[in-house]
Amino acid sequence: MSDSTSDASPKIPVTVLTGYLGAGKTTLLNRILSENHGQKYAVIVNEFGEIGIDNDLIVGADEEVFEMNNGCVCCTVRGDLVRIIDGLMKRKGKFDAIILETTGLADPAPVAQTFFVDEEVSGRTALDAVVTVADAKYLSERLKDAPEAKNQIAFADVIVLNKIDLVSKDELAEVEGRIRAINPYATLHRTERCAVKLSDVLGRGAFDLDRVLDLEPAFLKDEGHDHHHHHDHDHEHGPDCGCGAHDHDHGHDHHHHDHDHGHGMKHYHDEDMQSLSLRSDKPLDPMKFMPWLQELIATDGAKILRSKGILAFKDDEDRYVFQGVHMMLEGDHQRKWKPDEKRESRVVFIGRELPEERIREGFAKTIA
Ligand SMILES: Nc1nc2c(ncn2[C@@H]2O[C@H](COP(=O)(O)OP(=O)(O)OP(=O)(O)O)[C@@H](O)[C@H]2O)c(=O)[nH]1
Repeated sequence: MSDSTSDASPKIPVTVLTGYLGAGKTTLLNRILSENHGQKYAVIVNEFGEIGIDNDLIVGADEEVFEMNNGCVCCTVRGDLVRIIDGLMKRKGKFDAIILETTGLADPAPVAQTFFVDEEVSGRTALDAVVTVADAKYLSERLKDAPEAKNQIAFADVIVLNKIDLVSKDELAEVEGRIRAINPYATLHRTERCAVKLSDVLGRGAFDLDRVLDLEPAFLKDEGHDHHHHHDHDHEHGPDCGCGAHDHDHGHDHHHHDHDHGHGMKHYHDEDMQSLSLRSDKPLDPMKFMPWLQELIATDGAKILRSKGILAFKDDEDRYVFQGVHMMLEGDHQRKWKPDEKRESRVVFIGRELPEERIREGFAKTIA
């Protein structure tokens, strides 16, 4: 692209916001955007599951939010990311920085890599920092069974150790020990509801290429689209890629596949992970929905890692939003439905071995 001003103008800083499912990425994003920062951010949200919900839960009315729901950014949709960023660059001057929220299942390495190996992107943007939100209550568990969680910690420049209200002092020390064993370098902030100063996470200039090259010598080689996979279905086709970042109705194999970038660290994707999206344009009955959800989470919470939804209840002028992480559930009225807004309920469950039929049937019964 020929843009005579691009060489002279400063590169736009990019913050990659990562962290496992339900750790608090959207909470942090909302905190950043609602502060009186005087900056204009472009926000790119990559979600796991075909129905975009996070996009709708981001507060800042001023910010432009770009959704990428077609797969996981670390794997199949790097092309989308490059296109979105190219598009943004054509409107340079309209914003000061880019914030990219990845799915909870993304490996941050290939995402970060995009900002170095793609010429168009690397000429115009500079990776400012990889900020990883860690769940003080569940991270220790996830480090045992989710390789993505470990890579997110390993690649972090800044770690926001969140939900400290849910753990004891000893548990906090334990999880911090585990984090430090993986990554002794990152700046670490202990938070409740991601309460950090903006300057702690943005404008850090913290991305440390040398350290990353130590972790992964092949980082600067453009092998991102050339992962080899130890399974035989075709992998390079968007949502049906088999990387796990697709909706429930696609087939999936039950194993991890690894992306070997030649040397160094392997990248894993959890292929057992499924997402199930439900919607209804008929209003729901809160007296049926909430007990059903509570019961489902109580019985299947170990399999359901994450649930969230925007609900339209009968005779209710407000949108109701609920969020679940394993068995912890929160919900509240969020705001009034706007006159031109479609009153539709959207619910997403993310987990392993989801009892799909039972969830679908249960949900259908909560329609008023
Ligand atoms: N108790 C407690 N809950 C929190 C804290 N921070 C966030 N939460 C809740 O945890 C849930 C998940 O938070 P999100 O910010 O949506 O997490 P996320 O990382 O964006 O989740 P995904 O989009 O699924 O990856 C929500 O119900 C939040 O209100 C905290 O410090 N303490």
